[in-house]
Amino acid sequence: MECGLVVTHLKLQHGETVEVKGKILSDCKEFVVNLGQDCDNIALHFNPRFDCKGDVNTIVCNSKENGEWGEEQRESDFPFEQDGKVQLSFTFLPGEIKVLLAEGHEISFLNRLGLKTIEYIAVEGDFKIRVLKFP
Ligand SMILES: CCCO[C@@H]1O[C@H](CO)[C@@H](O[C@@H]2O[C@H](CO)[C@H](O)[C@H](OCc3cn(Cc4ccccc4)nn3)[C@H]2O)[C@H](O)[C@H]1NC(C)=O
Repeated sequence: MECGLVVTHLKLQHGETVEVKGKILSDCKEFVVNLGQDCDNIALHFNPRFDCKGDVNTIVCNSKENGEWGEEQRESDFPFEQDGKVQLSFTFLPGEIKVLLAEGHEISFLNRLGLKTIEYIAVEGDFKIRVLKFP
C-alpha cells in the first residue's frame, strides 16, 4: 500500500478547484481523497473501493464532523481500473463539492459542514499520486 500525502493551509475558496492525478496500483483494494478542515472535519471523504469492506467497484462518499462519520453516499459510476491512470478534479462550491471523474462522470456531494474554505487534503491508499494542482 502506498503512503499518503497530506497538504494543510490550502485556503481553497468557493469556486476553486483541486486536481489530483496519479496511478491506481495493480492490486488496489481502495484509495481515499479527503478534503476538509482537518482529519476530524472532512467535507468530502471520496473512497473508491474495488473490493473491500463489502463493496465492489463502488465509490463511497461521506463527511466527518468532529470525528464522527455522517451518512454514506454511494455512487454506481466507477470509471476506474486497477493499474490505470486517474485524473480527478474537486471543485469547492458554497453548497457542494463537485467531483469530475473520467468519461465525463460527475459526482455532487453536499457541503454538509458548511465550510467557507478547504484547508486540508489527504490522499491515501493503493494509489501513487503524481500531480496535485491547486490555485
Ligand atoms: C453495515 C454495517 C457496517 O457498515 C460499514 O461500516 C464500516 C465502518 O464504519 C464502513 O467503513 C468505513 O466507511 C467510512 C466512510 O463512511 C470510511 O471509508 C472508513 O475508512 C476510513 C479510512 C481508512 N483509511 C485508511 C486507508 C485508506 C485507504 C486504503 C487503506 C487504508 N483512511 N480512511 C471505513 O472503515 C462501511 O462503509 C460500512 N458499510 C456499509 C455498507 O454501510
